[in-house]
Amino acid sequence: MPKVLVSDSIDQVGIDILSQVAQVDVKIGLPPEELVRIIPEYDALMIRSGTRVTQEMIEVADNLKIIGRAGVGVDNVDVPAATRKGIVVVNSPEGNTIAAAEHALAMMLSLSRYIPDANQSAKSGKWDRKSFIGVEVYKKTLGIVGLGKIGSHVAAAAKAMGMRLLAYDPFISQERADQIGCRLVDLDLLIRESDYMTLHIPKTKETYHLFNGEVFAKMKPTARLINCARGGVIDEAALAEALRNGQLAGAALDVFENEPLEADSPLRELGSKIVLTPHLGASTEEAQVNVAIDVAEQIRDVLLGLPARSAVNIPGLYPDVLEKLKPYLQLAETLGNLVGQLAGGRVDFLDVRLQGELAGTNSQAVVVASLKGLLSQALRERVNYVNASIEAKERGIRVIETRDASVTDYTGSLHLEAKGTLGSHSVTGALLGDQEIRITSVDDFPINVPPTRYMLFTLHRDMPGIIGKIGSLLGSFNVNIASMQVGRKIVRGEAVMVLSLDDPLPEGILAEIMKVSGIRDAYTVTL
Ligand SMILES: NC(=O)C1=CN([C@@H]2O[C@H](COP(=O)(O)OP(=O)(O)OC[C@H]3O[C@@H](n4cnc5c(N)ncnc54)[C@H](O)[C@@H]3O)[C@@H](O)[C@H]2O)C=CC1
Ligand SMILES: O=C(O)C(=O)COP(=O)(O)O
Repeated sequence: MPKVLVSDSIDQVGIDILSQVAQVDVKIGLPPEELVRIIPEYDALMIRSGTRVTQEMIEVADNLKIIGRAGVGVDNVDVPAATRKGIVVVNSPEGNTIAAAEHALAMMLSLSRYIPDANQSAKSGKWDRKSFIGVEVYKKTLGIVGLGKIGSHVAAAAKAMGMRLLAYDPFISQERADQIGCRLVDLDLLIRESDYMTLHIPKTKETYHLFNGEVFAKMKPTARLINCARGGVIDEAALAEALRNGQLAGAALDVFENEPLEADSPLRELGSKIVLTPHLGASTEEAQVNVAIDVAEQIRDVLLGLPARSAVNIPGLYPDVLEKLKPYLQLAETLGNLVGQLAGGRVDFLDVRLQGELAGTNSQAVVVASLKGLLSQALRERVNYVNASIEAKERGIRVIETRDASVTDYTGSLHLEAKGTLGSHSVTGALLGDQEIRITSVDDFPINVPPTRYMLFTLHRDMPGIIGKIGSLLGSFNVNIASMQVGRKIVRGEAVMVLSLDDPLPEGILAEIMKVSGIRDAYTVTL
């Protein structure tokens, strides 16, 4: 039974789903070195923001197939390292959208009406109605940085409260911003004009310390900043300084560059100018159920050999696409494997030509499957849909995709040509009755054979007696021939012979085959 490690607090509903197919170990708060020590035992890892999945951990995670992030942000996972290792990383892109958006709105209102301080004062026995005169958000300008799922929901609610909306998001169209009712502006204008700014961007190289001392200096002294997205997007030391100097009026932060926030962080010393929560954006009962189900189901599916629906490191390969293309992907893998073995040596170039009805489908999936097949001899089970492209790139394999809808010999067919250090070879294949794979050409010689585990391909001169000689030679090595076919373009010209064998070819037989008069080349293939 596969083993799943759950290293952050996850709703029980997720554990129950995982337990249907795996042994689930819940171990929360493990130190990094302990995680590195135990991770090799596990097939899957389920986390939230509390676990850092480092390169060191991934490198030793030899059984790990999937990392499931029960939430949105995967900045605590070394995704490139996971991709190289062939580990699929999934998240729950929408499970906590509402929770995070509502938290940002709650922070905005808390900050405006001094709710946390007033609450503390009232609970301490005081009845102070003078110290907590707040401000209204009505008719104020809210600048939304990142108009994605959470930013859009914040926009809708803020609009209903009568706020004017500005948004900065270089990846969103004006049309989309219009639909939401936001004026799309550049960051500088947003910073200068907003009374409130709320951040809903991921932490990336581009967004690291996007809000820094220079930016705070441009803000209105009455401005208030809310961050329920990611720590690190704000330079915290510069923010503390700007709040002390009155460059802006207040800040409400749910997320921090280092979590837990350091006990001596200057952010803790800013009184009623700041509201702090310990990364609670996703902490609602509803969101925790949503993300637990969403991610546990994906882990279960991947452990059962099914595709994941929200993989962050298999771009473009959506489950419905994979499902529909499955027979073609099997064809692509088989042909990739075959052409890789015919080419031998190092392959530098692969031409993937999608023909007939295949020309109108998702070529990315077919290319990835072809590469997986091509690399399977070198990398064995280490290559999969997650890392095939990156492995090919790292090996310097140039890939070209072409489409030719006019080829109609079969409903859809795939032609692969590989060029490498030992020359160039091509294969074509198609599906018979939508499921059965047929190899329909080798090096442009027409054939029609199903792939089998052990095969022998020869390139020879089409002349009497040659087939018989190969047959007796194989017989003398006790190799049984299951089927044989010859493909030729002209009579007594060059030809290809394809033999399906019941047994693997013993060592040394290729050299004997090459000695047969008329044989130019011979290749053994194991599929
Ligand atoms: N505090 C919490 O507990 C939670 C925090 N989050 C965080 O909230 C953030 C947003 O989440 P979603 O809205 O679900 O993601 P999303 O992917 O739907 O939206 C992010 C938006 O940011 C935009 N963006 C990317 N780079 C940008 C840049 N350099 N400048 C401006 N905009 C940029 C993207 O175009 C996109 O529209 C994520 O960082 C996520 O990790 C999410 C859930 C809970
Ligand atoms: O989903 C996200 O990006 C979050 O930040 C939520 O984090 P959490 O799962 O509560 O540790």
